[in-house]
Amino acid sequence: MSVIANTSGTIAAAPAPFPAAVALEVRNLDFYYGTHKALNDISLDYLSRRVTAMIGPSGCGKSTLLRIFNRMYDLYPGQRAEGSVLFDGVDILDRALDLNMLRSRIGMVFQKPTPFPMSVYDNIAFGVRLHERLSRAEMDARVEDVLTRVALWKEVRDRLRAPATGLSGGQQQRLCIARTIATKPEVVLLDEPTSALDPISTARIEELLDELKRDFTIVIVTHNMQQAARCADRVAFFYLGNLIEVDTADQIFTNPREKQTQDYITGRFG
Ligand SMILES: Nc1ncnc2c1ncn2[C@@H]1O[C@H](COP(=O)(O)OP(=O)(O)OP(=O)(O)O)[C@@H](O)[C@H]1O
Repeated sequence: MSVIANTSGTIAAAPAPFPAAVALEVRNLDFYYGTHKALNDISLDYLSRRVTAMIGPSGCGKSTLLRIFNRMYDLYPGQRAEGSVLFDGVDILDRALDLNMLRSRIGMVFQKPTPFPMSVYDNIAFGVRLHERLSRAEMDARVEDVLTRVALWKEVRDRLRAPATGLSGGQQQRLCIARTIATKPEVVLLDEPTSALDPISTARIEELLDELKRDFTIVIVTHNMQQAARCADRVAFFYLGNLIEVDTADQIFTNPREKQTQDYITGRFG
């Protein structure tokens, strides 16, 4: 289930399980911003080492759900979740949960690239140091490994000590993905990760998702239906805080069961 670390501390591909195990099990989940109920009785399984896309019109609750998975809402008083989200047999809504540990196992990439104001190297090493004690050589290997995996190594190997903020937007976003996978999470959450990027950078991130799902469970929120169709194994359609249907990408985009899904994917609303 977890990513396998080999002796040099790099991340190695492990065979994908078949049939897919469930990485996150959402059951009867409600979410409130104060008195406003933003999610209604959501129950949904996210399959291990698959890409699940969450789609739906603005305000339907996609980002709210994504942020529950690493307890972002804990930062804001008045926001609360009810129900359960099982991850490795543990309910991540449990108040006693170690949030640092949770966030190292369920990593998040945001809409706008958010590199730390430090060097390219330290952007990756910073999070790793919080969780592991690696020798200098092991850390160098980890940095090279994750930068290679996001297809950034060749572009930045001569500027590892330069500020990450000097990279292009697309490079910064790939660095943020590298930073997220460097702590070897099991799940990677991406909230509209390409909406601020040009088409070439977008295509590179989409290719990357296909590569990363060999080792990680991916959950992506996107407004771009072509992107969902290209990248996702499964697609969940949300409307007004409700999960309308979830199925294979093929089924959702060619033969959805629900009329609301049909209306949305054919552009009749949203
Ligand atoms: N901080 C907040 N305080 C109060 N209500 C909020 C807050 N954030 C979101 N909401 C409300 O919760 C509902 C779901 O919002 P959410 O951002 O999850 O939707 P979304 O599907 O991700 O939308 P978008 O595609 O526009 O990002 C909306 O009605 C929104 O107005």
